[in-house]
Amino acid sequence: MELLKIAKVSREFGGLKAIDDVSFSVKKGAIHGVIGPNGSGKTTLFNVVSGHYKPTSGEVWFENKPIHKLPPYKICRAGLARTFQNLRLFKQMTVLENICAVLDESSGVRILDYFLFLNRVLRIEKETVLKAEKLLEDFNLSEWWNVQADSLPYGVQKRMEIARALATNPKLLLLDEPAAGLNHTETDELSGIIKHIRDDLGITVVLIEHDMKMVMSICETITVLNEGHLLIEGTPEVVSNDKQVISAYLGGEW
Ligand SMILES: Nc1ncnc2c1ncn2[C@@H]1O[C@H](COP(=O)(O)OP(=O)(O)OP(=O)(O)O)[C@@H](O)[C@H]1O
Repeated sequence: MELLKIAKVSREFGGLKAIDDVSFSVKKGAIHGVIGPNGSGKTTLFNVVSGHYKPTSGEVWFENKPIHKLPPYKICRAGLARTFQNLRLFKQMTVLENICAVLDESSGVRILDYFLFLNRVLRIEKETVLKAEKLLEDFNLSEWWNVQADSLPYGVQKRMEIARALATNPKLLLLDEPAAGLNHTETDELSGIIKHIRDDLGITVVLIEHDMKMVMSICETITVLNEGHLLIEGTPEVVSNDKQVISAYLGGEW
């Protein structure tokens, strides 16, 4: 089943077509890669899907509903979460506070509820702490729970950003270059985390990544962008043997 559909999407900045008439779908339950040279439009595409940019033309559908006119918070509520190329954490908050802030936001509890529905609020707060503890455990963050985000090692910050995105309870997770800046061991660990998110939590994953070894090993389908256009889409085997992809992007690097 198709979870996300990108239909003839273009996005221009002034005269520059950052993405040009791109169409593809992401199947429910997939780990789907998006690759391409620098400046090929990958992050712009994510920004359009998550509502941070409106498409100049074209449509984005999520669970058979159009989302391209919705603001980011509504798209997030619909079940689509993302991480950013440059980490966006609540730097002065601890790991637990970062996670709880998002859980609180998605719980729907408002100040007035404390006066009107205290028992319900207390139950939700208890559930929030349990959910946060589970996320910390799942993402190997328990030992860091009380450490301020900007004091964490970089690899742990990246893990926390993913855990925080999952706190919104998404059906689809967009990861923008999750392996950037990680060493080999951390990248292997990240591959395991992404598989866990899909296999055990049932969340579909789309990732932009330059680490070809990782992309080729965990994605079932890969979409290749070049200069804003969709160059080819297929299995890792098809993509890695495609002459156009090799000359536009892969070269002899892997
Ligand atoms: N807000 C913006 N204003 C103007 N131009 C932009 C904006 N965002 C992206 N672009 C341009 O759109 C093109 C595609 O950029 P984008 O960041 O989407 O590429 P990318 O494939 O994600 O690159 P990278 O792999 O380096 O992250 C680039 O030429 C970029 O300069």
